[in-house]
Amino acid sequence: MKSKYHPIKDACWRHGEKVPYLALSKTFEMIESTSARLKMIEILSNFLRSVIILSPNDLLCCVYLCLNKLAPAYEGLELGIGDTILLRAIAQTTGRSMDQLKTSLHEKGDLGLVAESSRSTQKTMFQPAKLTVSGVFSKLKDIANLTGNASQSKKGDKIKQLFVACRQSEARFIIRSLSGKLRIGLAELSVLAALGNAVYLSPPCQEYPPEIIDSSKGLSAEVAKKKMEQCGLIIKTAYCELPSYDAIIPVLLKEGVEELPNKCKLTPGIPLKPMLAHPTKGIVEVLRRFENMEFTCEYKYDGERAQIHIKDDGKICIYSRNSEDNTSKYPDIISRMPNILNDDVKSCVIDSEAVAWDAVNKQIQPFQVLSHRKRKDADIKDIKVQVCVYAFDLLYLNGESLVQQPFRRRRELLRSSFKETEGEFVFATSIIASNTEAIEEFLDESIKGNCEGLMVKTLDVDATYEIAKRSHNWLKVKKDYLEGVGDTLDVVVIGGYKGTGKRTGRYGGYLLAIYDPDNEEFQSICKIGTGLKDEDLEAHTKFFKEHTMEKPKPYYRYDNSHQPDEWFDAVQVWEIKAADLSISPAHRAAAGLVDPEKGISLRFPRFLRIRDDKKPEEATSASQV
Ligand SMILES: Nc1ncnc2c1ncn2[C@@H]1O[C@H](COP(=O)(O)OP(=O)(O)OP(=O)(O)O)[C@@H](O)[C@H]1O
Ligand SMILES: [Mg+2]
Ligand SMILES: [Mg+2]
Repeated sequence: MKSKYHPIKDACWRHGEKVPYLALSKTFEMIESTSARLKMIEILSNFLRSVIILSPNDLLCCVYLCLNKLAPAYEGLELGIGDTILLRAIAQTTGRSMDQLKTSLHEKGDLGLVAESSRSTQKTMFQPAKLTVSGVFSKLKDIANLTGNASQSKKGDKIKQLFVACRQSEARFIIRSLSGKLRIGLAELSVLAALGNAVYLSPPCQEYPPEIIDSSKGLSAEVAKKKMEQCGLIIKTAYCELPSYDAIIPVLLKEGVEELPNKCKLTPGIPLKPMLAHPTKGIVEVLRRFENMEFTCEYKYDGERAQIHIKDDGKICIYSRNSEDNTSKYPDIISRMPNILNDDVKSCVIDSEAVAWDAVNKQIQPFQVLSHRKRKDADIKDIKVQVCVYAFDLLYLNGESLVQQPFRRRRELLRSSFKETEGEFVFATSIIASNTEAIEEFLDESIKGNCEGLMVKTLDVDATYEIAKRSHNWLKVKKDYLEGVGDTLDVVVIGGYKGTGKRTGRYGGYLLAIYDPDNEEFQSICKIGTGLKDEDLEAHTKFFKEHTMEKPKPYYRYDNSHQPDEWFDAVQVWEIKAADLSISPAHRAAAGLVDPEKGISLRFPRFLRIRDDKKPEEATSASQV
């Protein structure tokens, strides 16, 4: 058919055909070469409109590939194939030597580009079948699903099959997808916005040929923009309650965007994105923000977020802050749940913090103790660190989502639906207070009780559960804020310095970075060295020895004066605390935001803990700093 619906020349396809992967890779190329977010959204939305009109069955895998995901987060299916395996596959299919490829990687700094340029010089005798989006997607899934002994070589074979069939820029994006990083600057929110635009402009569930190809025809740009945004918001809200494209896309296609709020609701068994809190400088700020509103202060427990789901069939699952499945980490919590429910509770979703508990002295233990628990497949008989669940919210009860209800109501239902048991399941300690003295006293008590400070929440006004948002309706007050620079930072370790003297043989210091999602890069923020305990140094050295790289990644920003002795892959997040921020000519954090050239650096950084529950891309962002 004539390319009326798709701007991507030489990658067109007909109604009912599978979407060629080339059409997607051309779209990626265009997105990669622009830095304007709105333009990216427009490019992607044009592509998605073609898919909706011509091949709606491929919409789901197109969306997944744009996000570089294979399945909802809680399924834990991820790619992230190491450079060496990818290089070897490229070498074997193109006949280039590993040394040549490594040199080329060093020049280009990107494995995708290396793969693409290696392809174009390569002649094959038989042209393999053209790649389709659905074909590539299912191969990627196969590769991610391979486990066990022989999996490395099987993975290599499958990668080679894909690679042989690549045309033009396809190799670039397939290799990047395999490595786990697409790096075209497309954030999930942009994908959701593009999907919103696309389903508004070219509504799904029409017969072919469609009657409406462009719903915005005849509307002013302003009205059209509003309508597109409305669609985007509906999709985003549905996605927050039910973060599964597997569930959302079919409804979009068969019933239209209007039906999403009715059909895609919070569902026990599928983790939703947790509500996050906003840091404050102290009680004065809390009182100012919540003037004339009734609010409650709760202890802020220092453990691990636990979203406890009970499904209709009685099955219990526990998810982390990150929507990862922690069910097998907490068999002890699972086994105690039946005794905690009141009779009328059939299904529910509880929001809580799991905290290490000292049963002898009947007190909360520090976070570090919790980190000694086995992270997966724990056996209830071997558990040494007891955990108490501090429940603070109820998001779903007996078939109904409560997220739109005010907190006062949710909390009432929480308290009337579950029974407390000391050391096992307890409601978060709270007060209703409105004057500084009372809150200060409560804050002191929380610290004495081994908590981190307070969470302050509105009860009636602006008191819905705001999914996945850093809401201003939950404020955190930590004791430390009153002293240091405010909240702790979560940073990524990108390099190490060899220790001297007593620290010979270990890394004595580390180069730390924050993450800038707009530019998709890690920006150095400080060095850390003093204050690390010997046992920490030992453990960090052991860990990072396994993650060294010959060269820094092309998306590390740092100054040569901080060149570490060894570069590390960005794999671990540390929570640190600093005494102060300063403008620095030699660090790159938030450069461009505060000063055109200079970045921000931290003074007197102190290591607090490893944050296993955060991915490197979830580190503190440039704008947060
Ligand atoms: N009473 C409570 N209400 C809500 N959250 C609580 C409560 N007690 C403890 N928490 C924990 O506090 C967390 C929010 O504050 P915290 O400073 O620990 O955030 P974080 O995980 O470091 O993330 P970030 O720094 O990105 O906000 C929640 O995610 C939850 O795990
Ligand atoms: Mg915490
Ligand atoms: Mg934090």
